[in-house]
Amino acid sequence: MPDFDLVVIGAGAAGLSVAAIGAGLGLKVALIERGRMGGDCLNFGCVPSKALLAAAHAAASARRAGRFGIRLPEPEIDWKAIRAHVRGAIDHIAPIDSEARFRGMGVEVIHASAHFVAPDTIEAAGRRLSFRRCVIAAGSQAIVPDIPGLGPVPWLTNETIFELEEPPGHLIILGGGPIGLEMAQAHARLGCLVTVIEAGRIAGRDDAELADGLRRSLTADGVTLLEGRKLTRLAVDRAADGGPGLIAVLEDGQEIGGTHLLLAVGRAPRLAGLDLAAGQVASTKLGITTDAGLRSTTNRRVFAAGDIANPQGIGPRAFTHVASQHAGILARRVMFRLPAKVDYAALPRVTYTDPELAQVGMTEEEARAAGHDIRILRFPVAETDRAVAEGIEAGLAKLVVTPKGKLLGAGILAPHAGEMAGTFGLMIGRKLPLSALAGLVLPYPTLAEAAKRAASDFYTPKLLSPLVKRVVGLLRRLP
Ligand SMILES: Cc1cc2nc3c(=O)[nH]c(=O)nc-3n(C[C@H](O)[C@H](O)[C@H](O)COP(=O)(O)OP(=O)(O)OC[C@H]3O[C@@H](n4cnc5c(N)ncnc54)[C@H](O)[C@@H]3O)c2cc1C
Ligand SMILES: NC(=O)c1ccc[n+]([C@@H]2O[C@H](COP(=O)([O-])OP(=O)(O)OC[C@H]3O[C@@H](n4cnc5c(N)ncnc54)[C@H](O)[C@@H]3O)[C@@H](O)[C@H]2O)c1
Repeated sequence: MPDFDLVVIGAGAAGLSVAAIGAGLGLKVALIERGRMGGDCLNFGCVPSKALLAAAHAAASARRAGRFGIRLPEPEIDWKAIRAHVRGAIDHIAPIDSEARFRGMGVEVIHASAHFVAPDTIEAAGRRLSFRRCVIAAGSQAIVPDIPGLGPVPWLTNETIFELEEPPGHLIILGGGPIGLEMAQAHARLGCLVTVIEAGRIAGRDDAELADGLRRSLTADGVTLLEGRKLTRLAVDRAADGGPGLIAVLEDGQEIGGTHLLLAVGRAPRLAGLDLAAGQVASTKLGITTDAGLRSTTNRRVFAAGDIANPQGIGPRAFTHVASQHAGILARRVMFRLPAKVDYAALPRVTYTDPELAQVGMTEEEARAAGHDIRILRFPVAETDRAVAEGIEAGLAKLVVTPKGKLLGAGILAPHAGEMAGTFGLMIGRKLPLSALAGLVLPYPTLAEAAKRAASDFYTPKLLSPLVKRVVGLLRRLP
């Protein structure tokens, strides 16, 4: 008999969910974590970033209050108190992910680095653990690019930026994806100078029109966005106050002096140290190669979940809600031995800036590239009554539909847009017709009405057609 029914490597969003489901179903489970319980999302990702953004948005609200007739002085930024708020958010959630809670569920939690020693055996803390099934949920880490001068220049990643004792004077951020943009706005609103150097365009995976609106908002916050620009070299320098600093030299020779550098150029799977060869587990630089049901293509006992999983032909996705989705798939496959596959057609993604950028399904660019015949429906968020009441001037709801009204993708740039993404996910996931959104009775006044108004536009020309007018004319004559 193997020592464990299930060995899980990594106690982040994916590993914790898999271990909890396994233990709940009565399996003998070992959970191995070498760092902090809760992984990136709790300790270095979603939670601290959203907590920092909340503080930043509060500062921005105070600055904007004048438009409502409430005049406040420029907010005083108490960095120590902000750090305590961020820490407090982590500490509040930590018990849910804690060793004590998992031990209480019957999971054996082992604090050590795990590696394979055989296709059915893991070694951790000097123990050899044989298993029936193993789930690798070791996550991902910030990519450290090969840039001349990076060695001597101190740099930050998501694992260190939330630990700064003092606010950065001038934060240079390499990469304008979700991490770069969220951190750019958070720090700019908290009084730091911020420059983002992005090789392509910001929010490159999101709809270009929605990214345009976000660009305007970030620029209004004082963020300098350098897009389509390449960083060629870094050098150590003194900051204006004599403290440590750096110079970033761009391809065109422009030099930018800063105090801190944040690397946000993407994620790499944490494969090092797992000794996957000993486990006969295939991988590439994108992660553990699995089938669409997250099973290793080379070792039937092994599965992958979360950021480290690279389902063949589909690719990895680094979101906490994907980690939860993976856990559900593994519950079906590993525990109930039922078929289940990843499907990202209705996967929501949200960048939690203000306004938030939420996207589900295909962007216009992706739909065109896939050869779909599409219609684009738009409605400006500022034209909803709620936006008028709240002084919201930016934002756009944008739907990508087929000529027959099938929703292929939806995006919205608006405050709290993430709260609307679920509706789009339901529409696309359940293949609901666009009429379901157009006919939805929404509470008034809400910003979500922008998406409904965009959907309604699809039907307006049909409603006003000569045929409909004739039918109404005939019906008028009826008693
Ligand atoms: C700044 C930032 C903000 C983010 N914001 C959001 C957001 O708002 N919404 C969202 O959906 N997603 C967000 N994400 C992404 C999200 O954090 C990840 O997708 C999620 O944490 C992945 O979970 P995971 O379980 O796959 O990996 P992780 O959380 O990284 O957990 C893996 C764990 O495995 C451990 N481990 C690794 N190797 C070994 C080993 N050999 N032995 C033992 N233990 C090992 C690690 O220590 C780690 O704790 C954000 C990420 C970052 C960096
Ligand atoms: N709100 C959220 O859900 C959230 C927040 C943060 C992170 N995440 C997850 O974490 C992942 C990683 O985030 P990320 O922002 O680090 O990566 P990313 O891959 O999404 O974006 C990285 C950006 O860096 C740019 N880039 C790459 N190399 C560069 C270079 N040398 N110079 C300048 N620019 C360069 C790319 O063009 C890209 O725009 C996200 O894709 C997402 O899955 C999610």
